[in-house]
Amino acid sequence: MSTEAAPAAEPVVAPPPAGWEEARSRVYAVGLAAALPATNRSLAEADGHTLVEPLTTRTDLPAFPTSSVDGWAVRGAGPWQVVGRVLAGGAPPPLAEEGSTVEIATGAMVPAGATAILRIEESERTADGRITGTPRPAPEWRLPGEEARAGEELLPAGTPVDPALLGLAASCGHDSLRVRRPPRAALLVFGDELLTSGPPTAGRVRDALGPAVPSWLRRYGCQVRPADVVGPVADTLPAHVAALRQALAGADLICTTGGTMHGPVDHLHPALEALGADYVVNTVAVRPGFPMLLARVTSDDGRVRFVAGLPGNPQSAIVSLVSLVAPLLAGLQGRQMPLLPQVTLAESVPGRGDYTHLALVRLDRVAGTAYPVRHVGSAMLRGLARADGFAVIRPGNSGEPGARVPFVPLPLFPGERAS
Ligand SMILES: Nc1nc2c(c(=O)[nH]1)N[C@H]1C(S)=C(S)[C@@H](COP(=O)(O)OP(=O)(O)OC[C@H]3O[C@@H](n4cnc5c(N)ncnc54)[C@H](O)[C@@H]3O)O[C@H]1N2
Ligand code: MOO
Repeated sequence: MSTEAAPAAEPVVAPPPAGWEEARSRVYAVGLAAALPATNRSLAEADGHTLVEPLTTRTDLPAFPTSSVDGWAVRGAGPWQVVGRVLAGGAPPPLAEEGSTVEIATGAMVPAGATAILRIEESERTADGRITGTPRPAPEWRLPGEEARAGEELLPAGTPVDPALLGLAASCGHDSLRVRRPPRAALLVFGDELLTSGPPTAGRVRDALGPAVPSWLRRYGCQVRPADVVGPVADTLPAHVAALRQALAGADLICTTGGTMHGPVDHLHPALEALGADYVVNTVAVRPGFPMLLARVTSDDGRVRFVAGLPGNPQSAIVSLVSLVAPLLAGLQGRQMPLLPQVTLAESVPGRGDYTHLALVRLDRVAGTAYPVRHVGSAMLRGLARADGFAVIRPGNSGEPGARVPFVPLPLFPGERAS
């Protein structure tokens, strides 16, 4: 595509590229302004969604005085006369008499009037069947509201719904949550030179992005159905426009690969123009991945969808995902802008002049450092397959050993870089 000779191509006058951090903030803000609508989901369906309102507890937590041991709930001084038993789930009558006790199970409600709980293994029975022993000085039950007071805010709006949140929501009485759904994404792969099976041959390469990008998007929490992965789309403008129109019908975000430049068969920009799209970002001062773009398509009913143009060089496409698509998705879901942790460089990493350099690094989790990996050309994927993410070397800087620099993680599942 853009690598072919284009002697007759018109000179392209492009605005200066956005700075990398500026591009990220702009994309996030635009995504947040177009945040997906709120909906209700049962707890069973809410994993991976995002809270639209704070999670509050519907009762005190715990809701009642709760025994934390198996034993005897006693009143006053012993020995104690056994007057009953309370299991978890029961609502016991008060312990009315001094010197009385009920057998109590872990998790059972402590009867009113109880002054202590004696652990079963620290109790004995007298010959006449009463209970003796010395309760521990520290209380053996949990007080109502100890964890949270009814109505208290536990987590803010914008929190991703994960298994810990689901458990907490259930424990404080919720059956459903008000959430934003995960974004729906589609992928269009451009490039007549691409093969979809078998080894690359003279002049033709395997499509590496069709198999990879949907899974990266899923790791960012997107829904991507197999039918929404389309390509290679023919290298003609009508085919590009038709494929984009079709994808726009069902997706919140369409990622395209290739064709971001202005070569003879690069049709992305003219196709966006044909769709009436406007650019949020058009080129970013970052290496690799410079020609990345994000465009917005607003339909007649006011609905906004996005097209992320990922450059064809495979590593550049992934740089574009972590640079633009990740903040966009955070905004669309009403989440926080992804904060970048810092890493300490174990080895030097060159800068890229006026451009931000996103350098593939592997984390040494024992030493707590990051070191550059090999095979990191923008057309290569070998380095990426060993890396945890990218060290960010700011414009005008180089990364010296020992320097603390921002780190953009790849959205890997736990265990995916365990060895
Ligand atoms: N005259 C210039 N040419 C190029 C420039 C430039 O500044 N001036 N920049 C280069 C950079 S940087 C990049 S990145 C690429 C981006 O080009 P496109 O987005 O238009 O991508 P293509 O031309 O379609 O492809 C580039 C390269 O990547 C291969 N490719 C494409 N899709 C896939 C895929 N799905 N799987 C594997 N490989 C893919 C394609 O065969 C090309 O080799 O432009 C440079 N050119
Ligand atoms: O920026 Mo290109 O993305 O260097 O390969």
